[in-house]
Amino acid sequence: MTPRLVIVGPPGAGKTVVGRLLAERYGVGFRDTDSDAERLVGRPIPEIFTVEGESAFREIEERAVAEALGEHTGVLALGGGAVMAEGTRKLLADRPVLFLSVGFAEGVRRTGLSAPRPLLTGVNPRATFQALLRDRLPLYREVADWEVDTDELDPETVVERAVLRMGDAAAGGVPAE
Ligand SMILES: Nc1ncnc2c1ncn2[C@@H]1O[C@H](COP(=O)(O)OP(=O)(O)O)[C@@H](O)[C@H]1O
Ligand SMILES: O=C(O)C1=C[C@@H](OP(=O)(O)O)[C@@H](O)[C@H](O)C1
Ligand SMILES: [Mg+2]
Repeated sequence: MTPRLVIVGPPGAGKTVVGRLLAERYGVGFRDTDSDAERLVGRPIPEIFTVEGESAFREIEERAVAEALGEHTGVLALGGGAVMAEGTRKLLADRPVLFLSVGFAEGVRRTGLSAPRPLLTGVNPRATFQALLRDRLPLYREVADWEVDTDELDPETVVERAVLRMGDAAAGGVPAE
């Protein structure tokens, strides 16, 4: 069992919104590891960060990702930081992975550096976001088979662009390389 498609990228890239649309397009289920982590702990993500702390969240996230990769056959969106775990990157190596990218200004606009994303509510969320984009970019690229820059595209157009770029590989006809 393995997902038809896994989506990675920074917060605000549209993994959740576009992932849901892609799942509808392919007629398969959608799953998001952020929701899985919340279910495993029994709290929303901001509370996991404040009560359990970020490192506990990362452990739970790695487990949630491994479980979802083994169980889910549809489209799977990961949390933006999931690729920081080496074990997760290894698990992604032979799976079809789409990297949705977003630049700094548009990422800030979309997330509003808001409470639902606790990582981006610190003393200087803009600097945190900037550093996060820089540090993670090579990791997203390491695991990805395809990349779509979402900066100037609405979610529906991102879907069209992704479907074109991925071709049959994610449509279920031809196994991904
Ligand atoms: N291509 C896009 N254009 C405009 N707004 C977008 C786009 N993709 C996502 N959004 C909006 O940005 C916010 C974050 O999207 P979300 O799917 O939760 O991102 P992620 O899961 O990658 O953090 C949501 O309000 C969503 O509606
Ligand atoms: O980038 C990150 O480290 C995080 C991204 C969030 O998911 P989204 O990328 O879906 O916003 C969520 O997993 C958590 O707040 C941490
Ligand atoms: Mg998301």
